[in-house]
Amino acid sequence: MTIYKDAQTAFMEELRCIIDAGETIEVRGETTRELRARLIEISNVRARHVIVPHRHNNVFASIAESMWVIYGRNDLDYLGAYLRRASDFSDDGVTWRAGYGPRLRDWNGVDQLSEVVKILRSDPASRRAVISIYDPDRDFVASRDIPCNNWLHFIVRDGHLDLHVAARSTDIWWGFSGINTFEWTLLLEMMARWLGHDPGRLVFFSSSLHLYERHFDKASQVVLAQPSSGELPNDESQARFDTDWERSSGEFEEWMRLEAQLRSGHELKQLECRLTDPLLIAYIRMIDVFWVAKRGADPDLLNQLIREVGDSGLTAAATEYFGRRHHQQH
Ligand SMILES: O=c1ccn([C@H]2C[C@H](O)[C@@H](COP(=O)(O)O)O2)c(=O)[nH]1
Repeated sequence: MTIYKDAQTAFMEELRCIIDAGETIEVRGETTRELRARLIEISNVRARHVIVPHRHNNVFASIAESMWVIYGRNDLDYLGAYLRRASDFSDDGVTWRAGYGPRLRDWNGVDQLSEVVKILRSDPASRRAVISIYDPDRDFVASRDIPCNNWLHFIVRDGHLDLHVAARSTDIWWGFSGINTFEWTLLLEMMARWLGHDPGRLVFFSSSLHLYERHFDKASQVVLAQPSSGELPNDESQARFDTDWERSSGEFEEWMRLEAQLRSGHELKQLECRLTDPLLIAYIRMIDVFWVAKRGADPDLLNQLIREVGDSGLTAAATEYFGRRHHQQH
């Protein structure tokens, strides 16, 4: 297993390994470089931002998709507004058939997050707090969307909650760095709060970790760019998730209500915001920034809204996103 302190270092170093040692494999006519059976630890799960030149990460899409998954949704009306490629992975143009949300929150009526909370509250040393995502009943089919992340295991050791994830297939460029490390570190931070433990480490197993040929040039630039992760925001200046399990569904519902309002043309300052969770407040402010920018705000207002998010990691990620767009336009 290779141990990394944060998601960004994991992305850059694994990318370097793929470029140096990946095997060339063709899948459905696309050339990839692949490493198999990769085991990756991210030690500080709050350091989930990937702010690397040439990667062009969209932090707004990472937030929107992670909240969508953890709340239990799979509709494209929402996701497609943040992720342009979302419809490419849909069979019906309406949902993601294999979206993780409903599988996590409503697997034939079972809320797997709730079950994990119950198991680890009653027996903190338990080895049984498992979540299944892959479903043999539904997934041996021809589809644009077969779940890539298949199994999650929460385990409490030394007062810390760890999350072990097993994935069959991971695109290091869009999947690993764009969403998978973000969503699972976020879920781990939330679950740790619900159980009253400190968040421990994310351990991510990928059976096939790969890079598509269309990303080869950009990937070579990324590994040469060498951003210092010492410049990443420190933990203390970042908003934390701080809501009990019992109150979380109400907070999530309020967040989803506000998101729908922002998507339909309102601005956050016009709305009554009943959120109390510091991290969810920071995230909804980011969604506000996204829509205000999309509708053509002046740069001073945008900078002010970005500062008001009040989280150094999010501010850095948003600033990089808009700075890069500015460079591209000029
Ligand atoms: O959460 C996800 C979902 C998809 N993928 C990538 C992995 C593959 O490159 C592609 C799916 O292709 P198949 O493995 O199903 O062929 O999407 C991820 O990395 N993470």
